[in-house]
Amino acid sequence: MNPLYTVAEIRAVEYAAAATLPPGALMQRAGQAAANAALDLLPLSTAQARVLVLAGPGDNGGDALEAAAHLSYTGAQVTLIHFAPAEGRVSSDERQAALQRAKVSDARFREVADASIAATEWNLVIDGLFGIGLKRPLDGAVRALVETVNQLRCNVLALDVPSGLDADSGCVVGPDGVAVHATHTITFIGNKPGLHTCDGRDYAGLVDVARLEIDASHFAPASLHLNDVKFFSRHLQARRHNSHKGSYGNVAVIGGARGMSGAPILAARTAINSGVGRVYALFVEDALPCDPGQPELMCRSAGDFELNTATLVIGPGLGDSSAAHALLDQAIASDSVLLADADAINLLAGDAALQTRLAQRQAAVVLTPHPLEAARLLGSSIGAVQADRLAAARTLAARLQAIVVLKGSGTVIAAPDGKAVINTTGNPALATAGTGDVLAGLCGALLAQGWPQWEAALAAVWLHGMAADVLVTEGCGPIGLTAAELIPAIRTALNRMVQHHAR
Ligand SMILES: NC(=O)C1=CN([C@@H]2O[C@H](COP(=O)(O)OP(=O)(O)OC[C@H]3O[C@@H](n4cnc5c(N)ncnc54)[C@H](O)[C@@H]3O)[C@@H](O)[C@H]2O)[C@@H](O)CC1
Ligand SMILES: Nc1ncnc2c1ncn2[C@@H]1O[C@H](COP(=O)(O)OP(=O)(O)O)[C@@H](O)[C@H]1O
Ligand SMILES: [K+]
Repeated sequence: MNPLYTVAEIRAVEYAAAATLPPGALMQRAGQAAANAALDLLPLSTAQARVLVLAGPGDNGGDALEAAAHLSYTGAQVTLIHFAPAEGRVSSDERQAALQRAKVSDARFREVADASIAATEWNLVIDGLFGIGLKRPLDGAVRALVETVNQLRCNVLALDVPSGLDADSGCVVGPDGVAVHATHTITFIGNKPGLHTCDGRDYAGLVDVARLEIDASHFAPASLHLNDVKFFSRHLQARRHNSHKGSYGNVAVIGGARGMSGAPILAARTAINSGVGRVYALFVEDALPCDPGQPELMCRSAGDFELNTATLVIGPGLGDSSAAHALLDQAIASDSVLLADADAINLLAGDAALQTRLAQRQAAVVLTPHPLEAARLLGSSIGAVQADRLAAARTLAARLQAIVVLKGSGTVIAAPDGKAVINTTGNPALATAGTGDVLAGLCGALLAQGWPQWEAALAAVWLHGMAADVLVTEGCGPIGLTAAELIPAIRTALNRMVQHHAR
């Protein structure tokens, strides 16, 4: 189910598979798959189509040369910009064979410095500059070429990985780096995490995988996957007629320092709209008497609440007062399932003893940090977290013995045993205040209804992103979507999923 592989894992598969195949077979298959993907993006009358193929100095360039030869045989007008290996470096045999094939085809080789690239109406650009062998930021003529290509308005098909993007982390390589902005990526052998998180979604576009007919026996079991409804669908339950509010759990959202009462309200509203039997909004100071927009919520002062009677969602707007710290301490000491978000994570970051007690809890724990909160917990920086989101999420999950949801584009969900998932739903409409509170309320709601913590986290991020995707298709975003608008969309998405999947 949608496995993802690191560069090291892909290299191992390639090595093992190549040993069982004729020389050059994998590059030829990659080139053919690339040409097929290109044809899907070209007008039906291929003979009219102008295709610009960029072939780099390594084997990614070899794939591009193979693709260029195939495309020129279909009648497309192929222009090739070819970078030979740097001095002192030799081409692989299969790359040399691919170069020969391109040379005897009708593809036209052209010098890089040709300023007319920008002036030509291309139907498609194929990016075969660098793949998983990228070692340093793009510079010189290659950088200038990529900047030119990024100004074009046509489709751009990246081979394996958009050049300039790190296939493991999804970061553009280099502090001031550039990468190809592809509309489509055909990636070889297996899917790669960097195409789906951090900068990956912006640069890779639509991702398709060409396995190159490699036998399944060469692939080790993956510890990383793309999120998939199949991972959690068996927990979607149809409601029994003979049930009552006590059948669907209690959620208590703890937060709401002065001036921040909206955050727990958003989380609590999400919880009640996601099926929880009873929802409490608990305030660390100045409890609202009620929420007129959602009078079903029970608004109370947090100090008066018996914490063992509900699934706890602690953190939205909690603040950093000593009262907030004491509440977090009591929540960790309770027997309740616990979701820690926002200020609860910030308070944890400043208290190593509390972290130790959190890790020793018997009841389930889910943490939902955004990158800055994760950085505080790790004692690092946002840059360091984003440079390796998977490592950050896995490190925190292992250290805190909790499910960690590292939010952002391509949210990473990690478990203490190292398994991890990258979410595929969601979009930048979510980049607005309060959407994290909604996610916390949704995940808390699933936990309160008896979902195990791993599946609750996977389902919550999936539904939260799906709701945003639906709203964007309806024109309610990405600009100007508000967090509260997500709540009814989540309710609809959850009910549809139950109708579709539950027995
Ligand atoms: N060998 C094979 O049989 C197969 C190769 N494949 C392709 O081969 C690619 C990997 O090939 P390579 O290992 O040759 O790696 P790449 O083609 O990604 O690039 C490596 C080359 O570029 C140089 N280089 C790296 N970063 C640079 C930079 N910023 N500026 C200038 N030069 C730079 C390296 O020194 C090396 O010469 C995959 O991504 C995939 O596209 C796949 O098609 C699978 C089959
Ligand atoms: N560009 C984006 N693409 C996809 N999801 C995003 C994007 N920006 C934010 N999100 C999601 O929106 C939510 C924001 O949470 P958070 O940063 O805690 O916001 P807040 O604290 O204001 O509620 C997270 O679920 C995050 O993954
Ligand atoms: K590439």
